[in-house]
Amino acid sequence: MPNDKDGPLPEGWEMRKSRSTGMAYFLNTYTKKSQWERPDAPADPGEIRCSHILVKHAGSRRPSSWREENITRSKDEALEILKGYRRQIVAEEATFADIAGKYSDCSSAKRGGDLGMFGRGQMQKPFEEEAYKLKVGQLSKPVETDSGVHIILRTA
Ligand SMILES: O=C(O)CN(Cc1ccccc1)C(=O)c1nc(-c2ccccc2)[nH]c1C(=O)O
Repeated sequence: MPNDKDGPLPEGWEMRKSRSTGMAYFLNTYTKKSQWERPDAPADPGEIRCSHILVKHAGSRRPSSWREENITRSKDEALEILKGYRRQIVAEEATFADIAGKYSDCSSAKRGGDLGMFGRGQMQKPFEEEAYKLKVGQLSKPVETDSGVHIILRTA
């Protein structure tokens, strides 16, 4: 987003007024560097943090998990189950972490689905693409990878 004069400043930047000239300048509160030009919005955040709920199915690369030794549900069934979880979370009938902790077929279930911080090139491509589209706090639509079907919550 080239110098969008009205758009929000990128994370960590503040607009200040020069005491001597009254002119606006921009301060990067992380690096403490200041500049006259409005900073461009970053094309892409470096690392992000997400939690996810994975529902595996018979076509998953490893159709087994801490919950179920031999997973035989179909992909369609897995999608329906996952959409049910998504509805419960959106309706605030349960928290993402509770559902993940009880039902996710990923080992991250033990951490409420938290995957920690990751950068591009670390996760399966469909997962990464969907995760990097999310704003912090946003919940993805169902995403299919070789591991199964997921919903992703971006947390940082
Ligand atoms: O795909 C496979 O051949 C086996 N995997 C990969 C895996 C297995 C254990 C730990 C992490 C990843 C999984 O099926 C898997 N993928 C994930 C996964 C996929 C996308 C994002 C985050 C985790 N979790 C699991 C898991 O069992 O716990």
